[in-house]
Amino acid sequence: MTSAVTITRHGGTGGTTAVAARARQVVKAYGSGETRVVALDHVDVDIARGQFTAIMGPSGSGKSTLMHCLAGLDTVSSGQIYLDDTEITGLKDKKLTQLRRDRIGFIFQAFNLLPTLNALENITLPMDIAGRKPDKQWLARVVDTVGLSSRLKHRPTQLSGGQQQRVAVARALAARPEIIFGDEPTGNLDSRAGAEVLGFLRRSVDELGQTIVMVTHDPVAASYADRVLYLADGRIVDEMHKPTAEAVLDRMKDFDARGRTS
Ligand SMILES: Nc1ncnc2c1ncn2[C@@H]1O[C@H](COP(=O)(O)OP(=O)(O)OP(=O)(O)O)[C@@H](O)[C@H]1O
Repeated sequence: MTSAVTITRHGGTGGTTAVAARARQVVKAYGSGETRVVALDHVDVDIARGQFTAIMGPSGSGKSTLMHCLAGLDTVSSGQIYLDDTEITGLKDKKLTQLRRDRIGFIFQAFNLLPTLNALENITLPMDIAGRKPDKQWLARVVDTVGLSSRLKHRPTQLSGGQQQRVAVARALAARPEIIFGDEPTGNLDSRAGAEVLGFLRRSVDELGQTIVMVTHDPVAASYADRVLYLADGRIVDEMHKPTAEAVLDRMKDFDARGRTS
């Protein structure tokens, strides 16, 4: 009897296609009648596997809404969202919860660590809840990549903000999700701790093949990404590959100036 071996065709931590997530003609509207707000207006986007993508744009442009729709945390009004080959729009609640748990990782601005658990227990908690055994080698590599080996027995209150966010990053990476979504993951950190966490996110893409999508307002944070998508009024209006902080800042100033003159 031969045993089946799964080989990932395009590298990375899961999935079989070069595109980790897709949005097709996605519309998201809140409210109705006079109070109707179109947060996403026919958005088409492909998120490349094994890449770090930043989503930028002015306040209210739809960044969080796009991230939440891509991650199956929010429903769309029309259009389709795919994770790898799975269409997630239209999935029933139970299947969607399962998919988020098994295939997606999250890093939010608030670290959301449990105070009574130590760093290692926090990192493995989602897998414990899902009844999955952590892959020990992978876990060791993740812990090493985020530089937490000597802090695993510490509780969150015994860690700095940057270290706590690194625990949250390790928690997201440990389950080897196909894609990680971050909503301003360094928003609560000072610039040094923020740089540290962003460096670890970058390494997880380069060394572990992780796919990451991050919403940010910060040109320096965006410069760690491979690609920046710019949203305005619920539409993707521009993108930049291999961004530098200066180029991102210039582009933002350009948008501001155009916004004021139009
Ligand atoms: N639950 C909601 N009910 C009604 N309107 C909403 C809701 N959530 C978001 N919106 C509206 O949708 C639009 C997009 O919001 P979203 O939070 O996606 O923007 P954002 O670009 O992430 O903004 P910020 O940078 O300020 O966080 C905004 O006009 C917002 O007011």
